[in-house]
Amino acid sequence: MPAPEARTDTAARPAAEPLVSPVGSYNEWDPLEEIVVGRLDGATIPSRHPVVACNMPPWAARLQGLAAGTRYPRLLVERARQELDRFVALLESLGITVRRPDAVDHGRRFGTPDWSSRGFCNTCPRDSMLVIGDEIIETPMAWPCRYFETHSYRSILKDYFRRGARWTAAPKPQLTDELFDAGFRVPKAGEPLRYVLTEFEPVFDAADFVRAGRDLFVTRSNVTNGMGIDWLRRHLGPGFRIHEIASRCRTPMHIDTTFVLLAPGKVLVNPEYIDVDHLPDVLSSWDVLIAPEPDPIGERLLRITSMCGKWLSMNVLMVDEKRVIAERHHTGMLRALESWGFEPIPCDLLHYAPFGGSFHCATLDVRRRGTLESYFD
Ligand SMILES: NC(=[NH2+])NCCC[C@H](N)C(=O)O
Repeated sequence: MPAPEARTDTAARPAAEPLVSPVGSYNEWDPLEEIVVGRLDGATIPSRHPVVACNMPPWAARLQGLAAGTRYPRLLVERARQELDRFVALLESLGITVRRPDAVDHGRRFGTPDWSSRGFCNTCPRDSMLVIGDEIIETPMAWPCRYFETHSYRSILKDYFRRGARWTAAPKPQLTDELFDAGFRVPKAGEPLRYVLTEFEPVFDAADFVRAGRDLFVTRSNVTNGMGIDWLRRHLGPGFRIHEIASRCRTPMHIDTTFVLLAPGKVLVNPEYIDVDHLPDVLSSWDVLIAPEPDPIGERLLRITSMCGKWLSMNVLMVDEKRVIAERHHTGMLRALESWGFEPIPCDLLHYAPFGGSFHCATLDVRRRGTLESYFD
């Protein structure tokens, strides 16, 4: 094959305009300008795997395994879609630019030299991508069925990169058996917490982290191990601090129903999972707001199909330091937010729970108007 001809045209490439990254978000509360919202198309029940099964009751794990590879029931998808469409319309009515991933056939089997899987969905961009300033980091997810989930966002990621964003992928994990504790079982009440993950390789979901400028907070979980936290800490470097938050949840996955940053100096905590007397010292000057008991979910089908616990009432999305999109059903949370000086914007997304979460889960805030600050003494 002859060597490609060297470019001989003498036309100097025009001086490139300085790129201004369309991605810029350092915290959970600056005024929101652009956001990615997941989608429900093709949602497929994941293949059986211990890292998936450990988040649900044994009977549900057995059913999930039997149904692996089949589409989510249309009834569940359509009710969630109606709410999701109204949520997107609300965001756009607030002047926020909304981007959506490509539709994907989640029923296709895929794999690596070590395993194969089917399923899931791209409903929760919060889980697979972490935005730190102008950088989007694809995170090394521990669920095999989520291994290529960010591919449905590549049109968006390439657009952001072309326009000046920094785009990084953490080391793709192998997800071989060595990463998972074969003897794992969910700890019973009163037993010491343990995790399904070993320290074989770094894995973490983006949703186990929340950002407060130069300080991030993380929970160890069944999708985030210590090596994953260390990888991010080293990647971000000395300009950032990552503080671990101890959660008492016996099936921990994702921090955004446990410890939710609302505004500078104000954090919402889950009284069931968090021991408020043992928070990191750095929070000593912050107001620690105790989440009220969620309003009961009457729909039995929703209760049994939810992938999440009852605390999705905390899974709110800050529009700015005051306005917050929160679940209309959870009136106790709406009243509490008002009492704390916030302006809740009620919206419906209750039926998104079977697909992984609520407002914070379903979104990735890629641009907020603000700069890198430190909010702690
Ligand atoms: N970013 C997310 N998908 N968060 C969902 C949090 C679900 C959490 N494990 C719960 O059971 O409440």
